[in-house]
Amino acid sequence: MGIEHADVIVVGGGSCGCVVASRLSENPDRSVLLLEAGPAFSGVADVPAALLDASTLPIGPGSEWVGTYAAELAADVSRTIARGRVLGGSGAVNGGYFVRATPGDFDAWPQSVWSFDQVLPFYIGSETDLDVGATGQWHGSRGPMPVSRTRVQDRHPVTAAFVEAATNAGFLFHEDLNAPDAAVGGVGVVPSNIRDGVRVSAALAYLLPVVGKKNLRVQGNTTAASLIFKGSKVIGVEIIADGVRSVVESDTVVISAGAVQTPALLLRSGVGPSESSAALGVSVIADSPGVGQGFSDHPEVAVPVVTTNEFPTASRALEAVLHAGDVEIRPYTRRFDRLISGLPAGPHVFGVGLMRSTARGSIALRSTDPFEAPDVRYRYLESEGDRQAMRGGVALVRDLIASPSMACAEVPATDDPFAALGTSLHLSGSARMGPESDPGSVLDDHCRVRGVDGVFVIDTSAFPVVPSRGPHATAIMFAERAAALMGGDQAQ
Ligand SMILES: Cc1cc2nc3c(=O)[nH]c(=O)nc-3n(C[C@H](O)[C@H](O)[C@H](O)COP(=O)(O)OP(=O)(O)OC[C@H]3O[C@@H](n4cnc5c(N)ncnc54)[C@H](O)[C@@H]3O)c2cc1C
Repeated sequence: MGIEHADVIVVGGGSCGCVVASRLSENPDRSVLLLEAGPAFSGVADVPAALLDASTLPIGPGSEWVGTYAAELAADVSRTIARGRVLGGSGAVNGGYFVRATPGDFDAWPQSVWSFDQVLPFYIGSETDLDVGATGQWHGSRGPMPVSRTRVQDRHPVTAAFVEAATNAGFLFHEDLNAPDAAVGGVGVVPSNIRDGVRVSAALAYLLPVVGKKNLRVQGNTTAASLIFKGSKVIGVEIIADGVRSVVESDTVVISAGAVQTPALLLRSGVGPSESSAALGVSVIADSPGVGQGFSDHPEVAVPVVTTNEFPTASRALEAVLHAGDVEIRPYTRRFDRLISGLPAGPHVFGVGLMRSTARGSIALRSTDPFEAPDVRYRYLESEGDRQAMRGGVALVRDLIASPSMACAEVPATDDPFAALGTSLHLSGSARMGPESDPGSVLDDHCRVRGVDGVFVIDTSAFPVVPSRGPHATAIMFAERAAALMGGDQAQ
């Protein structure tokens, strides 16, 4: 039936998909086809400058590197959300913050495979820490992802003042937010996947350096419409490229389409709640009630700040953060309209991210059209505990800014601390791993989709819950470990 065949098809060339395709293709006897909905590149030298410049995020209106969807963050709060739609995925357009999850975050993961002790070698193996390197107990010097921090003398004036204000207020200072002891909280310099001002995505670090290999093919501008099954066994993927539908055959499909599109692809393929399949007119392949259900993210409230100086423009968006209880305070170095081209002028803001939100969201399809955005609801700040934690974070920002160290900034008056509710874009857990006893879990501990044969999910959809730090470093570690579990030849 199909015109093409690959031993493994990876759907989605984002942060995880690039890692998985690269690692699985280390076995020369295995052919790997990576399908990416957005543009792909034939080598490192072809990646456009906008994707490389780590001092800006190329996600503004009209960006050719993102897909957008309307999402309901809370009752009466809707926002347009962007995700990367290009080789490298969201990691090709993101803020470059590359902080590991805390050891305690892994308590919620299947301990058989994903305890902190088992994942630590994969964090280490994925990175070259340019500051700490092999001399540090927790760091690597031979992995693909470069990790660096802003040096003290290069700190942006806002960062320098913020770090001083936080330490004067009694918070611990951490040189290395990626060391396990930083989990106790405090202020620290953000490790970033940035080298010499370049945002190094997984496409740049993992995939493009090996893209010439005979057994690895990367096909851009190609959307996976649905998986094709014989009984419960996957036998291929229906794809759309240049408006033309065709089929690629494979008995192993890894879905790495990101935490919005991965559940959407499963739902279109008949793997999901049976009532959803019935409503869409799709044959039920596996009744899996958790697909698209129970995702988590980090709500973020923007606290406007009046900065009194003209500041340097080429610095990173975020050089330091403060972890206080369940919130992360983000002293952005510049106004968002200066970080993201095309945005209307707005105030300089500091962010308050709620890193252990109890909100659980849902993703549902409006139709089987792969180009129609799904219905995404976050259900943020419904619990009083979450609202209290957020109010505490906003109050903390105001206190820090009022301190003498932060003479460069002041907080304008505002009545409603939640007026500027947003999201950190860290969506995770929309097709999560978990024990069979949990009816909401979709995957076993090896990322295999339960109820079908040959289908894996390897991206942040699979996380049991969003970690209490930004997910990108964990996404790369996760893809490394999951590829190794599938039989990649990763050298640790
Ligand atoms: C603007 C932005 C800023 C962020 N900043 C940070 C940060 O600074 N630090 C941090 O820790 N986290 C950050 N994040 C989150 C982090 O980047 C993501 O969690 C991570 O990149 C997700 O990786 P992924 O592989 O799960 O999905 P993605 O990287 O989103 O990859 C999914 C890929 O699949 C492709 N795809 C989707 N559907 C299909 C289909 N049907 N067929 C073929 N291909 C398909 C997409 O085009 C995309 O390339 C940010 C996210 C965004 C959007």
